[in-house]
Amino acid sequence: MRRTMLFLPGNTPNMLINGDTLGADTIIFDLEDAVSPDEKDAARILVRNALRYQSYPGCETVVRINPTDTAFWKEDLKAVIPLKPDVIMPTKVSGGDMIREVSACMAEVERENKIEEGTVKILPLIETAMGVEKAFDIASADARVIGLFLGGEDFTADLHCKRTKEGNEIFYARTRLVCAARACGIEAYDTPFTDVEDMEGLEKDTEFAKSLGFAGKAVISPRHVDIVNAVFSPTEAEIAYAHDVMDAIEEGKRQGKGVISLRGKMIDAPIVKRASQVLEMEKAIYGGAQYE
Ligand SMILES: CC(=O)SCCNC(=O)CCNC(=O)[C@H](O)C(C)(C)COP(=O)(O)OP(=O)(O)OC[C@H]1O[C@@H](n2cnc3c(N)ncnc32)[C@H](O)[C@@H]1OP(=O)(O)O
Ligand SMILES: O=C([O-])CC(=O)C(=O)O
Ligand SMILES: [Mg+2]
Repeated sequence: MRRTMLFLPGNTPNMLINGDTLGADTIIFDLEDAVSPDEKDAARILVRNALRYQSYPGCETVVRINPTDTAFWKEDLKAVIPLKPDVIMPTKVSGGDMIREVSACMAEVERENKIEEGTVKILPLIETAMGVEKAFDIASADARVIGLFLGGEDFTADLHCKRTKEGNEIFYARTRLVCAARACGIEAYDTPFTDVEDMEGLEKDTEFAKSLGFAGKAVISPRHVDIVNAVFSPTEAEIAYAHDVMDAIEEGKRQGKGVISLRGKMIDAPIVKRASQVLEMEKAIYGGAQYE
């Protein structure tokens, strides 16, 4: 479950220390664009120490590394892989070859540190026109890939267009990423909403991303966590309905029927599939059935 993925700039110790207390499902230690080139070495050491000396219970840890056309990315991997973050986020990913190159380097560091090969997963950040066009190639490049992540700021810079709150300019990229990810049995995660003060805009943007099939969204501020978590959690009514669907389908089975009706609406296999997704989320959030 990755409803919210909070960015923590790698060169800000106070943010790194409190990462797990801010309510996000995932925290992303950033070594890339939130860190200026002359602070890369310091950030790498800070993130390494955070992973070594802090524990982040209940939070998935991701490290965002520098692009493969820079001098930094291999140093990033050598510094953090020995501390076994859950996931590495390669940046400016433009095709499957780049993922295989990163995965091979990760395997080397894992072997050197006696970590089982494949332990650390990959969540590619897709933020170029080429990356969006190659989304399926990237999603299917390596068994480590657990999802696709959209970076709307760099993507629109690459398109030579403005990034707006309405987001028409990223609509194609959003739907393409969701479809490519789901075709490979993994999830897509949406770009952050960058206006820290605009809670109404955040909620609208998050609702829209969810309606397209995204499983979660990045946030850059702890103030955005509650709203994004709420949007990506099923409501009480949705959970209650999912339980009713399951009860109705059981009753249908007893009567030897594959399709039945509940409150005047047809219930068949895809509706049962969606209900079971809601119940899985209920279990992940509440640790079991919350409403019966
Ligand atoms: C396009 C991209 O690449 S996005 C990914 C890279 N960008 C980032 O990682 C940016 C992360 N976010 C930030 O650095 C900041 O939130 C900013 C610069 C956007 C806004 O900063 P501020 O105006 O200081 O935010 P704000 O006033 O809401 O901060 C309130 C508190 O939350 C903390 N906080 C703010 N953002 C974060 C964060 N991402 N993670 C953890 N703590 C944070 C602040 O340190 C502050 O703590 P304090 O009260 O103990 O001093
Ligand atoms: O990772 C993100 O969500 C933000 C990012 O780099 C971008 O939008 O370019
Ligand atoms: Mg970017």
